[in-house]
Amino acid sequence: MAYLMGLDIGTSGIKALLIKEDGQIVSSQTEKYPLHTPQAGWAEQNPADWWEATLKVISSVVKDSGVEPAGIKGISLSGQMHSSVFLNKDMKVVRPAILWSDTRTSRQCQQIYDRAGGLENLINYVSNPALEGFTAPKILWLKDNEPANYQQVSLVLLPKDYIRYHLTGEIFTEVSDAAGTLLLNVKEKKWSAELLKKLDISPEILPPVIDSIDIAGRISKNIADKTGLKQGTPVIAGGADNACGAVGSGIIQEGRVMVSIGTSGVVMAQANKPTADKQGRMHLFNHAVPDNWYMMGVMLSAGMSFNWVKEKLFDDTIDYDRLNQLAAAVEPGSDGLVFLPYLYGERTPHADANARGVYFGISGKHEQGHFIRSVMEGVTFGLRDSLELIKAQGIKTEEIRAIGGGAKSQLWQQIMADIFGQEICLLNIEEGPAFGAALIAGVGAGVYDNFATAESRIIKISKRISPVEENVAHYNKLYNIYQNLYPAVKDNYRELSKLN
Ligand SMILES: Nc1ncnc2c1ncn2[C@@H]1O[C@H](COP(=O)(O)OP(=O)(O)O)[C@@H](O)[C@H]1O
Ligand SMILES: O=C(CO)[C@@H](O)[C@H](O)COP(=O)(O)O
Repeated sequence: MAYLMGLDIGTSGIKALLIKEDGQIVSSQTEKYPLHTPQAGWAEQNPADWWEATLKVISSVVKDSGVEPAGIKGISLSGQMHSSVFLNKDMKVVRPAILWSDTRTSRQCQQIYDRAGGLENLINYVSNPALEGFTAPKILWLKDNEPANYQQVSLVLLPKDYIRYHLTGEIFTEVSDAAGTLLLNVKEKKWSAELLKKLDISPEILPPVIDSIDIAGRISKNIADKTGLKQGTPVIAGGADNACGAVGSGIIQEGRVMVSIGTSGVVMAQANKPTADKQGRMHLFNHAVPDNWYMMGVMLSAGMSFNWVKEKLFDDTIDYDRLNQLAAAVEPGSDGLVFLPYLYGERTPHADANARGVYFGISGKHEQGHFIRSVMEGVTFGLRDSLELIKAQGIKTEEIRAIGGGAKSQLWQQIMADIFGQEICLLNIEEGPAFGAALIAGVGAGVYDNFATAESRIIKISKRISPVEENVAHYNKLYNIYQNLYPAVKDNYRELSKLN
């Protein structure tokens, strides 16, 4: 029996997972690292922290599992998307990495539209809109604001590609993460020479792009000595965390949709063709499954909104179970209390860094439970926005698979079924992107013939939740009101941002 290792370089920490080829989890270790916010709206991490944590988790998985290192047939990596690691000619970091959740680059996004010749042209080049979180505006920000640092940059890597470089000594990125830089021609799987020229970014600072299942290098002697892995173990390129999450949830054929309530909220659907949303409301990225794509909507504050209630409205003195109990005691629709979940701006469907949260319809009858439940409902309305946009692109959404921390709540599962008006499926495996990375390692190392073989053998639906008709009808009415609220307050967000 072969063993496979998946690493997920997340925002809050790194997870290393060792599985048997039949999908059984053998060992799982996580190690947290800090996130720095030197200014409001900024989010940075020190790549050295990722690397230190990587060595720790790999060593402890190898040790804890007791598996013979030669039995580990492949390793692969998943990583937070878009975050930029700036390296000099000696492969040393020039400054801390600027993360996906950092919103300092609004001016550079505008520059990108201006230089590309507008949204339509930009979408023709790279299939996506310019959003603050993406990599290209971060490169331009560095050029505009830290020219001395920019002068030193000879390579820009994404987090998991930086870690893979340390494991193997080889420099690569792969299609699914490259797609999130806003510099990849997503249709043709190569850097967009046209856009790079218009943005005056040298192609020299970008790594070569390979497929997610390609072998990107092998574990070096030095790393083998440090971790207990076998020298020469193949390291497969891997993927963006959402692509890996999709693989780990069996989203490998059109018709299947992944809805994730983690810190952020994600709705993504496999797409056989690279057809971008002309209005740029949805992301179109390359999948880890070769020559496939996915369309995705991202909410910045999904579980984060729920945690905001927990920490700020309840002083963090309450646990998730009690919050769920209080919310469950309230009728669907929260007696007319509607929440807009834009605590830190929003990406989909309103690309608006200035947007903020709203409780609408507060009345004297509303109690604590209403304020909790309406957050769960508001987040789910936001997810429905993405689902509707995916459907409007003609992509099939026959089976919705829910994952992430929020999907652990039975109440939230039912709210999703009722607001989407569709059955929700839960899965037997809840290991997230690290599990998808391990499957990618398996396909890349030849342990599985392809993703379909791995998926049919390992990933099963464990539970189905059906919508309640009466609730669906009520939520449809509330969804109309929810959708009307953002346009009604939009202009005030800009004004408000000038005061803060
Ligand atoms: N029992 C629960 N009920 C409702 N929400 C939950 C529960 N457990 C976790 N969550 C939500 O899930 C989020 C964490 O999900 P997770 O998938 O671990 O996210 P991430 O990988 O982004 O850290 C938290 O922000 C929290 O709001
Ligand atoms: O920006 C995106 C996708 O476009 C985010 O989904 C990040 O990739 C999330 O990272 P984690 O919160 O899962 O670490």
